[in-house]
Amino acid sequence: MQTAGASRPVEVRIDRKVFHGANGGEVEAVRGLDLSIAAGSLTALIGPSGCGKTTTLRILGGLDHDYDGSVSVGPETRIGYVFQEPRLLPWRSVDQNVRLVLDDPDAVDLTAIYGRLGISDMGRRFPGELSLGLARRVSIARALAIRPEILLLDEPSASLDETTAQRMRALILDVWQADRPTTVLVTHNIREAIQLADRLVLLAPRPGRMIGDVAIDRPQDARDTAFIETLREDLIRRFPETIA
Ligand SMILES: Nc1ncnc2c1ncn2[C@@H]1O[C@H](COP(=O)(O)OP(=O)(O)OP(=O)(O)O)[C@@H](O)[C@H]1O
Repeated sequence: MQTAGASRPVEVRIDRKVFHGANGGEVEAVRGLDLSIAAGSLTALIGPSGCGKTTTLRILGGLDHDYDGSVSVGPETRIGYVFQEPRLLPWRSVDQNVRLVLDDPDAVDLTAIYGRLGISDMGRRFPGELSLGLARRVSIARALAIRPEILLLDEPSASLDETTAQRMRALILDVWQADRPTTVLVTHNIREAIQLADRLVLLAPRPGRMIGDVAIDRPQDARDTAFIETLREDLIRRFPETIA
């Protein structure tokens, strides 16, 4: 069995990423981003809509090669990608959806992953029967099934009610602490980022660029509401253009 967790940092340099519109116009989605992401860390990319978070994540995950720059992730690296939309095949059961990504679908014991995500009794259900929160958990299980060295999460709590979002955050922390994949979380929720991440990378739009890089030393289980609010207010003061 391959071991989980990563041993090398991820180096990502995006000198420039441009999208070309149908009418010949250009959108400079990311400019001059240069990051070294420590192995086993949990980094949050934060910023307002359009600042290039998803674009950066897609480049990191090898889903977009059309940019100027480089990413140090080799083709053999196991990357788990959790898209904002769960992207489950509606005609396959939950268990079949998760196993679809495996080279040898029947050989892998997913009991622990299903248990950790609270979906142990969902295997025979179909995506149409699931709430968005449950479908997201299934999509996280699919990302974990390959025992990823790198885990990329795009807005995992978006469109969830606050109770479900909070449960999702606890699950993400649990999943990260279990195997320590190098994790990058995209969010525009600053409280979520402070609650979960050990590093905040702040982006601003037009063009998408990095304007702040903040380490959080305090362990996640010691981050109470007062700590989160104090740091949030400090960040709003320091980076008013990216945190509303
Ligand atoms: N396929 C595309 N074609 C044209 N422009 C695009 C495309 N994808 C993204 N863009 C543009 O690139 C910029 C960055 O988009 P991106 O989706 O990375 O931002 P984001 O920070 O993830 O935003 P959101 O929080 O709304 O998802 C935006 O101006 C967006 O409109």
